[in-house]
Amino acid sequence: MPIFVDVALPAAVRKQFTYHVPDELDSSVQQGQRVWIPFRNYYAIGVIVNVHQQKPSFKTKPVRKVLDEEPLLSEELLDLTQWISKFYYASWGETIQAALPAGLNFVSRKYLNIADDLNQEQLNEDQKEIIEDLQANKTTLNEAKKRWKGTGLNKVFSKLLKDKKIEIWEEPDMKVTVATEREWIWANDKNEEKARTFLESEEVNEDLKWTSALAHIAEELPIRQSEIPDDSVFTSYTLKKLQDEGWITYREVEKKNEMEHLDHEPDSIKSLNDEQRAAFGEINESLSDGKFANYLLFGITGSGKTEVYIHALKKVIESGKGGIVLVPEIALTPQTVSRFYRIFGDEIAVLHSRMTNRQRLQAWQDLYSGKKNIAIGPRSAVFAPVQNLGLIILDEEHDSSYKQMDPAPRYHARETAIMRAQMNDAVVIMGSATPSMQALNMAAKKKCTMLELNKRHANAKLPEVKVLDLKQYKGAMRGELAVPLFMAMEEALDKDEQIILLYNRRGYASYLQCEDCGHIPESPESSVSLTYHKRKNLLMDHYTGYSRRKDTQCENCGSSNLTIQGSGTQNIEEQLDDLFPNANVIRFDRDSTSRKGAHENILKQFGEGKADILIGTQLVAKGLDFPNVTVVGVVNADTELAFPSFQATERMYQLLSQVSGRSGRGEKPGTVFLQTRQPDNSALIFAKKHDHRGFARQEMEFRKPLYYPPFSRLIRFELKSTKGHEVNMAAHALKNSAERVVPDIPVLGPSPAAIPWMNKKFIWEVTLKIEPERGARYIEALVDKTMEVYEADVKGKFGSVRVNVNVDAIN
Ligand SMILES: Nc1ncnc2c1ncn2[C@@H]1O[C@H](COP(=O)(O)OP(=O)(O)OP(=O)(O)O)[C@@H](O)[C@H]1O
Ligand SMILES: [Zn+2]
Repeated sequence: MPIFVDVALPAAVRKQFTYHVPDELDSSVQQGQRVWIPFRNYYAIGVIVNVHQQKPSFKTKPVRKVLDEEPLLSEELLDLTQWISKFYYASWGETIQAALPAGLNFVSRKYLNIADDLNQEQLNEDQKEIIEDLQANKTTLNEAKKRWKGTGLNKVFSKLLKDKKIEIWEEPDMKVTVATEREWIWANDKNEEKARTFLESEEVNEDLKWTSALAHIAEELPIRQSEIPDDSVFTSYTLKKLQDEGWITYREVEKKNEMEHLDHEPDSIKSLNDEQRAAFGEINESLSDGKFANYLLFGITGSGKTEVYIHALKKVIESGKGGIVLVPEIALTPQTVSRFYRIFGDEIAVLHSRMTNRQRLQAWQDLYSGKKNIAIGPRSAVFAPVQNLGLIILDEEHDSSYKQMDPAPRYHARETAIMRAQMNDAVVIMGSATPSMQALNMAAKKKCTMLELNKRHANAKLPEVKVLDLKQYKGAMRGELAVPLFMAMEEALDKDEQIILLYNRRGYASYLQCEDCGHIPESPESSVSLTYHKRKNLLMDHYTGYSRRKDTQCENCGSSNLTIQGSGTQNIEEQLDDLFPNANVIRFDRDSTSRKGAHENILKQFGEGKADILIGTQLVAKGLDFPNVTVVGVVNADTELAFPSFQATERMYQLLSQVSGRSGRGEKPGTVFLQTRQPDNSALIFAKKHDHRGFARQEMEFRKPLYYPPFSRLIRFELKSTKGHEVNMAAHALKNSAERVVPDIPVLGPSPAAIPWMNKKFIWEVTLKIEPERGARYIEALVDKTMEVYEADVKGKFGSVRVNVNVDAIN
């Protein structure tokens, strides 16, 4: 019986390709293994997603080689990635690629091979020269192209390729590098004894720096660079000198795992307080049942959600299962990791983007082999190959980093986690102090069980929140700080307490705001803030495409005192140096944290009290636990509100509550100052009262009649092109096609995107609002049909336009 395999390729094509398995290959091919297959005019790497015996109607080509002994993806992960490829409309291969660590990916290099059936006798001189060269040296396609470019052999080479006398051969390129450091060791013939003898001999001058370094280092060798103490004895000078004098030398060794220096004290697990125990009790029952369950752990900031996660994980590990802890990427600091590490030690594999490919591959293998049972990581850790999965924790469930924007698959880790847990009879805990409307809606519909933690541990109080109306402080500002915030900061500094300042800016979206009443113009069509487009001097709604000339008078109060806000950088750091000359200020944002390890360092310094003021963007709002922080200030709360998204108010509320939650976590009470020109905005009013329920109720009432999520699901078609007029026409055509495919569904747009021009491409959008209950099969069919009709409509006219599909689009 011939065996066939369906293979998924990591390309945007949403179909699989069928090959037969030739007899000479091991017939025990399995789903989830990678294979080399002939594809177009070369060989490609793909993953077997199905093994069967149904002969297709076309003539199949043979699999050339099976690359893995064991499947890389379990059946469970194959099912999950297939579901994602339908629900989020991506190719299965792309999704599998996202689920595997880079080292095991489809990264490959194209090499050249001489065809088996080539008859060397019939070659002319030029052809022979090329063939012999290729036979002598293993050559990549690119190298070959370079080699013969501009020479008379270039054409001959192309012809040989075209006639398949030379084949293109793709090999996996395991781009796995090892992170190394120096380890100092004795030079060849030297050792400690010889050093002693030398140091005791008469001719040695003990006052020399390098001899005293030798005395010290003699006891330490071998010693790693990272273990060398920072002191005056060991400097780059003395080390170099010792090397020059022939005493020591070094070798490159693999860096140690970054967790090795963390404490592991399994007994330090905290006993739960009453509220925590009640919440854990329910979760524990589901864990014992071994059935799917979904919990929303709604606990105010500092209420100890992490302690509940730890107890649940412990239970899972003790019952011989494994768990995944998802955290927002930026929260993946040693502070978070060390809390889990302390209890679980080597059971934990950390996965994050700052790791090298080699480290990520190692972590992946440790989980795959069952050597470790807990994965901690951001969004993509939802694919971690944890064996016998019992629990998935989604900390800060509302965080927007759980949604992948680009490239495909544009999945959301929350929905993916729920699906994966269902497939495994596992339990999900979604934790947040400010649950998303989606999660609250699930709770309302009994699709998850809400558990509450309403008290801070040890009765620490939530901070007092003061709203500062910037309109009233026009004459009383210190730089960008209104006087009451400035004074509170001075006072805190006097008492050696610490301060966090948030200056949130969203680089691109400018908006118009009335200086007198604080009003920000909204779209009459979608209730979303209008974005200011400088080039055309327009206010624009990027959902519906509505636009108008920039207002000259405030539509709310008639004032002509309108200013453009939201762009331009604040040089607040310099201001702070002037305002508080004796304070130590550190900055924490993407610019200051792009260097590897930099952000750990910043937080460590702040935690150790080496800085008094931490300023930063959204990053400072998340998960930090510094008991000495008593003042938190938000420089301009309105920038978040003006963001052109139906979720702007929710985002603002979340941000304000999260950042407020950083204050007063210890014994000292905290205060929060929110600077705004819209003191009556509901997000502020509810944030001031720490009333998430009240906020959510109002937000739902706003969204329901407008049919925004969670009352609908948004499917967004994003059209991109370097040619502005083509993308514009294509977007109109797509809207038209969509309206014919789904006449009963609202189609928004076409409109330029919130960021209408990026990477030299114009971006337009068309958005469908579908019923929230619709599943993967419906979405796939709907988008397939829309694309099919669109392509038939435009008949290849807009060749430059690429269409991406983003399901559950959020900004
Ligand atoms: N049962 C407990 N026993 C001792 N200390 C506790 C307990 N629960 C919480 N704490 C302490 O209270 C502080 C806040 O807890 P934790 O960081 O877990 O809260 P959280 O709900 O995760 O906070 P956030 O949402 O603000 O990040 C921590 O320092 C934690 O160690
Ligand atoms: Zn006004």
